[in-house]
Amino acid sequence: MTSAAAPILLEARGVQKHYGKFVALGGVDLQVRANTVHSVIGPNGAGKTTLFHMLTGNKTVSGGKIVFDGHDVTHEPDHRRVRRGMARSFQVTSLFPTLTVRENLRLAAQGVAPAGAHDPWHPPFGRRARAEVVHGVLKRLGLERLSDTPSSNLSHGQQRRLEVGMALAARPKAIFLDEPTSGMGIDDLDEMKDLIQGLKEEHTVVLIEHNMNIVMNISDTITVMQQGRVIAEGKPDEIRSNALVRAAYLGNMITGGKA
Ligand SMILES: Nc1ncnc2c1ncn2[C@@H]1O[C@H](COP(=O)(O)OP(=O)(O)OP(=O)(O)O)[C@@H](O)[C@H]1O
Repeated sequence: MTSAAAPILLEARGVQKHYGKFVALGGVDLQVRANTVHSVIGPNGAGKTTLFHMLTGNKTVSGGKIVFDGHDVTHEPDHRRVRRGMARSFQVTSLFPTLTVRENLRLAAQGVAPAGAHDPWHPPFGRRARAEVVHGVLKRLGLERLSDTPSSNLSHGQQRRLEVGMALAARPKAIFLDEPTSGMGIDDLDEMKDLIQGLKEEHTVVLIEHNMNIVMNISDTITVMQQGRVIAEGKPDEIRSNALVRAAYLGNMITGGKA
């Protein structure tokens, strides 16, 4: 299925966020199609993280509407949205350092189990099913070999992948990644890139990322924000050649090295 034909899983309509008189989001429209990687980019302070907060229910909207998987979730708290199938990647600080990689993932899988068992959107999720999920996530992360290693002994890049895995263990429909490559050395970038790209087989990925090479490489759709508004949306090639986007980025940083 091409991304253009895929159904819309997540939609924001005119989403606003005001902090007092300051307009952090001035009416953002966004349509994220299922099983795609949809990146949100823009200069510092453009409102990307604020938009994530609105989509995941981490903070309340000042206006507009958010629809996820056919449901109006605009005023639902974040834990309700988690049950509907949204997951945000964990921060390194939320890994349990003394627990092994597998134990971390097992806990993350358990986090949704009680809800999942009673939830019409999820099939029952027992111990065996959880073990299978953990096994599948370990494989996807490429961390099978390190499954019995305490997470504190992992390299920074491996820890960042495990954070993504913690979100995956909840078997989300949509996974939100906020700068998953930040602080990463060049050696780890390719593995993270491959991991994110592979996620769309089973999930929908909403990504905030400053590394333009990665964004241009793996995104099906890119939304460009500036000062709380969307200034462009399209496929990587369209974004690369968009004059407004080039101006917003003050030059050719957006081309990812290709003029
Ligand atoms: N709690 C808050 N109170 C007031 N202003 C805020 C608050 N949170 C964010 N802002 C402002 O909203 C604007 C958008 O911030 P946001 O973090 O969403 O930008 P961003 O695009 O994610 O930036 P970056 O790429 O630097 O992470 C910024 O000007 C920021 O200072």
